[in-house]
Amino acid sequence: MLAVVPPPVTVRVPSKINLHLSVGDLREDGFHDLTTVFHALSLTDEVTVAVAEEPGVEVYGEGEASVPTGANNLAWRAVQALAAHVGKPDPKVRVVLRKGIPVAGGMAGGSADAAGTLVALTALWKLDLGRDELAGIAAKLGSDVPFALYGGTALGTGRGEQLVPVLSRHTFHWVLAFDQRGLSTPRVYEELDRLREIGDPPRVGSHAPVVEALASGDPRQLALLLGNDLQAAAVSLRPGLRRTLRAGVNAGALAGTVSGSGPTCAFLCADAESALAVAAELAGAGVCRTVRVAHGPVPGARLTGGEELHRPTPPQVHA
Ligand SMILES: C[C@](O)(CO)[C@H](O)COP(=O)(O)OP(=O)(O)OC[C@H]1O[C@@H](n2ccc(N)nc2=O)[C@H](O)[C@@H]1O
Ligand SMILES: Nc1ncnc2c1ncn2[C@@H]1O[C@H](COP(=O)(O)OP(=O)(O)OP(=O)(O)O)[C@@H](O)[C@H]1O
Repeated sequence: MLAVVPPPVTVRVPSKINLHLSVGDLREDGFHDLTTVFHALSLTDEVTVAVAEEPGVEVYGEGEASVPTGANNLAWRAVQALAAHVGKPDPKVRVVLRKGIPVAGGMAGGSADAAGTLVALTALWKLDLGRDELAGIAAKLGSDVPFALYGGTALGTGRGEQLVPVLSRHTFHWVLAFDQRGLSTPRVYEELDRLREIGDPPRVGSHAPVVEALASGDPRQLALLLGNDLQAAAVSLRPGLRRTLRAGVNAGALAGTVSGSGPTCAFLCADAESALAVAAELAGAGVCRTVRVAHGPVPGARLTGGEELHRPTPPQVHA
């Protein structure tokens, strides 16, 4: 009898920015305790998984040359982790990544691919896995991976993997400035530790006002509250970011912040029209490699076809 080969499955998965990122002390396990407000943006990667005789990863699009295609690719690590979890040795799948998210840009591109792969394989293999189970596997792959599963806006604690949804009623409009080269996340955390040893880099306050601004939906209120403890470290390693941040505000953005560990800068704009105008002006300012507009919040990893049944159930929203 001929085996029926299931059709390929494609998942779209968002990038993230951190509206607020408070970094605590270095822990014994090498991670820092965080309190952060994650926000999923419409700048996405697409992940397609298919049964294949020759397993592996192919990468196309933004930054493709700097993404490993072997065992180090985070999407491939997700294949291995899910296969081990459900007892499928030697998984025969091919993963195709179409990248829109900048590589090593502080927007969790690799994490997005890992989350997208988990959701796509759950559908391809017709697995009956609950959200918590998938999020548990995601957390082992990286601190940002669970958020890419859920998307929306969420408060992250622990090393960023413990999530509670945050109410965000409105769509916010953003301009993103990609830098010439990426920054290594562990290197930026190390730089923050170094700066804290020799001085007192600025620390963001409580996240509570950010949560209130999100509920109000007023971008002007939110703009006053954007903050990232890693910004000083990213700027210390890449001083040109100061110019980029200034140029975005000069172009008419309400405020700008380094996204996560950088070097991508995210600029909050008053509305969609203003975002387009800011993007056009920033693109001409010669301070960055590429400019994109995006909006948020958007949902987490989801199937692009009709296979929604296998999507993990989002957690309850607490107002
Ligand atoms: C900067 C952020 O994007 C903000 O959301 C994340 O904290 C980074 O998350 P990520 O890229 O998924 O990071 P992981 O793959 O979990 O960890 C990579 C490295 O970053 C550092 N790291 C990461 C998360 C954290 N809470 N503390 C850390 O110090 C550690 O050196 C770790 O070895
Ligand atoms: N699928 C993938 N996509 C992009 N980079 C990957 C992938 N798999 C492994 N990598 C490696 O991981 C490094 C970090 O890539 P990534 O794009 O996830 O960084 P990032 O967006 O700054 O991460 P974060 O915001 O979560 O800290 C890259 O330099 C690349 O070598």
